[in-house]
Amino acid sequence: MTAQILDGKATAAAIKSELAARVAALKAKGVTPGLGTVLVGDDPGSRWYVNGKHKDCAEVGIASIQRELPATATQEDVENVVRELNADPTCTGYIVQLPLPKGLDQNPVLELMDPDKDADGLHPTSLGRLALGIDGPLPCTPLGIVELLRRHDVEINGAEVVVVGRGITVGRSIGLLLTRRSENATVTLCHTGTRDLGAHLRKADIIVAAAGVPHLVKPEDVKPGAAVLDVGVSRSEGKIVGDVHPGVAEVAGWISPNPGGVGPMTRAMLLNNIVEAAERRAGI
Ligand SMILES: Nc1nc2c(c(=O)[nH]1)N[C@@H](CN(C=O)c1ccc(C(=O)N[C@@H](CCC(=O)O)C(=O)O)cc1)CN2
Repeated sequence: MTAQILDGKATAAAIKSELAARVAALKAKGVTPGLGTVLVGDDPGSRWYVNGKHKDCAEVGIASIQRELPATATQEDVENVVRELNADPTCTGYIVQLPLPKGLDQNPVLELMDPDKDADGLHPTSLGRLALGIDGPLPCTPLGIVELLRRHDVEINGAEVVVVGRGITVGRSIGLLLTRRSENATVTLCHTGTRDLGAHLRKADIIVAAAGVPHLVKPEDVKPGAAVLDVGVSRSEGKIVGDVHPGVAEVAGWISPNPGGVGPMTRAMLLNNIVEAAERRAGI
């Protein structure tokens, strides 16, 4: 292994201790931030992620509001829980864990959320604000990736970034984030319709692999010294297999482990969004 590690676990731990201090300052002013989660169905991965979010809240002093619905829940059942959380004054912000079970349509659910309570930055208003360059909550995984690169001094300004995957939680929005003036990168978004993925990857200074295709990014497709972020999650015999082939660590300059890279940063950025929302409302 020659690549340096983009250590998401250690970086997230540092961010959480910074956030704990900000939560303590809010509480001293009589404000207790609260995160709500909506979990629909019995997917074990989604349950693990939601439980992790509440464990993180407890660590930094954020209150937890948990709403669960069975896999048989209707669109209306889910939308009613969203209405409840919109009206709940103890809930600073909340997330609807994605994906929703088959048969439920996530877009009307996201649209129904109060944009001021959107902790995931996935409401159309939040994505619109991001496109327009207006302050607001940002999607947690893209934000986590930018923070991970910044805290490891990986140059983003002027970098050629290739993103693989066009899902809502990562691929669609990270380009908007990285092309803001403050980040100033050039971004290419590749997907299943991309004709020659390798040709794009070989030009990249930074690769964000979020396709969910095991070992899609091969060592021969990585420019020596590039930073490679592995966001993909596939499972084989109970173990996570990322989108990045293990041999990439011999070529890349920086690599995020998976697990232990972008995942913990996603969780830390959710807490960050809640603390920022509470601070905004408290006029801090
Ligand atoms: N409403 C949302 N749904 C989903 C999001 C999201 O940001 N908002 N992202 C993913 C799931 N996710 C958070 O919800 C998430 C994924 C992974 C991790 C994480 O810490 N993973 C660990 C490994 C865990 C394991 O062993 O399975 C790691 O990478 O070290 C946290 C959060 C889709 N849905």
